[in-house]
Amino acid sequence: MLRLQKLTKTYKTGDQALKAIDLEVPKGQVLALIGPSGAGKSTMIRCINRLVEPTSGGVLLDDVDLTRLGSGALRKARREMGMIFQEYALVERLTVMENVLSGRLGYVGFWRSFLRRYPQSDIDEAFRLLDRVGLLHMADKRADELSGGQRQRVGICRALIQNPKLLLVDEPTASLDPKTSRQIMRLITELCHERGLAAIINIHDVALAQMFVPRVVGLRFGEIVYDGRPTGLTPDKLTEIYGEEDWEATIEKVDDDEEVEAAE
Ligand SMILES: Nc1ncnc2c1ncn2[C@@H]1O[C@H](COP(=O)(O)OP(=O)(O)OP(=O)(O)O)[C@@H](O)[C@H]1O
Repeated sequence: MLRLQKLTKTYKTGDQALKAIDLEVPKGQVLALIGPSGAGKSTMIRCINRLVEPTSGGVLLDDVDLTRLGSGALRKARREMGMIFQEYALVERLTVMENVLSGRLGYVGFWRSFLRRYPQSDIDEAFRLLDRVGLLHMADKRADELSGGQRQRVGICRALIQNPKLLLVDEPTASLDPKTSRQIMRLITELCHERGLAAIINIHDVALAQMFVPRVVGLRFGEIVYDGRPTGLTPDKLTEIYGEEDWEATIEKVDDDEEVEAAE
């Protein structure tokens, strides 16, 4: 469904962030992207929806090469790709509901969104999503009144209301405590399964990735050095991916209540 073909990004500074990446992600597959700082994980996620312009190569979403699209066609194609950010990227002074509905901006046109007149079907769907993530009672709260975990749930709803085929998720738990991180990863992966959605999750916490996804891709210096099941990530493999960096430091301490939570 998503195919990266010799995807390359060289920044103006000369930094070669991606070196001819080939990757296929089938429909409905959730994968984690791991690797040390500077490996090119964020660049890869952002080249897929062209928030960063690739230098060369192809990004094929259902056989349409996104790198060849003009701005109008790209805007339409971006509806198919929901994005979830580390810092949530909510509009703080707007309500939870308004933030979720902003995910429909690619569909409703400028004036309608400017006047915040969304179709009833969008509003109904926003309520359904908020209910699903346990935030229905917060719909009228301002975004700046929410905790980190709650903000990320709003970010997830905003991405899903786009009705995307693919989720691009950039460090979704980096600003959260370990327990909330696990809840958010569980929610993202459950929602992907429920909706048959593919996802690429850039995540620095290896243990968290291993807990929730069936496929892990390891990047190092802009190249894929691992692509396989989480169980194949032996200490040797991890040392190969992370090099001198201590990969054990990327594993967050698991709370004592982990077993209780897992049994729930
Ligand atoms: N806007 C930019 N201009 C120039 N170089 C950049 C830019 N963004 C990233 N880079 C460089 O590209 C390389 C890959 O960076 P990227 O942010 O994609 O890595 P990452 O794996 O996501 O790292 P981190 O986990 O620290 O976020 C690094 O060498 C970085 O310095």
